[in-house]
Amino acid sequence: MSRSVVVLGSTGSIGTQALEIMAARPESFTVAGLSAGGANVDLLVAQARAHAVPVVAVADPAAAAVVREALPGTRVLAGPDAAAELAGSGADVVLNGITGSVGLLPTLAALRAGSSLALANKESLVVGGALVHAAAVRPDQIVPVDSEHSAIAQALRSGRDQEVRRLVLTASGGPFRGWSAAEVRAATPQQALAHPTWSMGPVVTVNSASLMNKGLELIEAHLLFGVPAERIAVVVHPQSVVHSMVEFVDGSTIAQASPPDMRLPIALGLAWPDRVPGAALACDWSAPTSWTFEPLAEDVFPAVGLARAAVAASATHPAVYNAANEECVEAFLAGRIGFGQIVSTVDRVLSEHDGTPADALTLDAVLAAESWARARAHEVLAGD
Ligand SMILES: NC(=O)C1=CN([C@@H]2O[C@H](COP(=O)(O)OP(=O)(O)OC[C@H]3O[C@@H](n4cnc5c(N)ncnc54)[C@H](OP(=O)(O)O)[C@@H]3O)[C@@H](O)[C@H]2O)C=CC1
Ligand SMILES: CC(=O)[C@@H](O)[C@H](O)COP(=O)(O)O
Ligand SMILES: [Mn+2]
Repeated sequence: MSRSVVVLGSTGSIGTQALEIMAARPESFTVAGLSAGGANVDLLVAQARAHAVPVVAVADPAAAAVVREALPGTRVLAGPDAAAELAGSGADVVLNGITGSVGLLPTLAALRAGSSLALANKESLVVGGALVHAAAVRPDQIVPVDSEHSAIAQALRSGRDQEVRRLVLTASGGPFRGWSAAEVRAATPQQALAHPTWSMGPVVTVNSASLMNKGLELIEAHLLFGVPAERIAVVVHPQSVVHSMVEFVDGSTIAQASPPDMRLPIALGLAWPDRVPGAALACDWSAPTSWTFEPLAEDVFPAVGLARAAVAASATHPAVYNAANEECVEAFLAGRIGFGQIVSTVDRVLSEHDGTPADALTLDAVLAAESWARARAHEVLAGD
């Protein structure tokens, strides 16, 4: 049976790979809509033409006008709410491949409309927390696309909830694995963008280098699978072949392994619970290979510890953790701050946040915490 799919963030790393998967399988998927920010108009127009897409949403109104002129027969939604409007249009599947917590409202809209949400945009879950679950209208509506969480979802198929002892998230360790704290503090954008195993968009790549990505993923795993943060471990696995593991109460550990290629979890996210034959290559056992595992150097990379503290502190601390980081990453990539200021600023902003308890969490409280964190991060970076 063919599924209609809306792709949010279609011009990005996740979005372009999703469209490749669907283009190769027209009998299984129809592209029902595309959304992007508007920084890559030519690509967006080419995608809409290639997939004969009826609706395109563009955040930047000026870019939307260009798309409208190029695609006279296509409905074009424009402005900051366009992605959420498209996400709520009732497609079978909404793939959220937007980067940043701007993906929150589209995530909520997709869930409320009853679509299956293939979730790459981890920030929306981290920031929205229980509000995202509350927006779901049926069980198992959120299908993780993030490689670690896809791995855990696959491993959990083989056990019952009460049998799980721990989740074990793997981390590549990023480009600065083995560096001293002083070396990491002085790292340049070029160095931070050189991920050792994955080719991804710039924000998630910098987050991998600072280990903020693993902190976000710890919160994401806690929220997706309902496992307390204390029972989620992080282990460094530089080859990125074991994508995460579930440890069961009898001492058994089930790991999901495949070469680092996002087409596997993206395809599984689109077709869940089915697998997509030929989505990616399997491990090659004919050549000698080794997988290694080592503890995370938490003294050099405190980001995961900060994520644990954020989960424990209040329902809005995770939103602050993410929002302060987003501001710092933008400033770092623009050359305005040093790499070492990213995590130290997140730490400082978190420590100053008056959190909202879980039973008082509202969308307004989340959005207020986010905008406070963004403003406070700028003040801290400016020397206040
Ligand atoms: N890339 C990967 O392999 C992985 C990514 N993820 C997660 O997936 C998400 C996407 O990452 P990635 O693909 O690397 O990011 P990219 O930077 O490559 O792409 C981001 C996409 O979001 C779009 N976008 C930006 N702002 C808006 C907006 N306001 N409304 C609609 N679309 C917008 C961009 O459009 P444009 O630039 O054209 O304006 C672009 O299409 C992130 O949350 C990331 O953490 C998770 C695991 C792996
Ligand atoms: C591919 C993917 O899921 C990324 O989020 C990945 O996790 C980045 O790698 P590290 O954060 O482990 O370096
Ligand atoms: Mn990941």
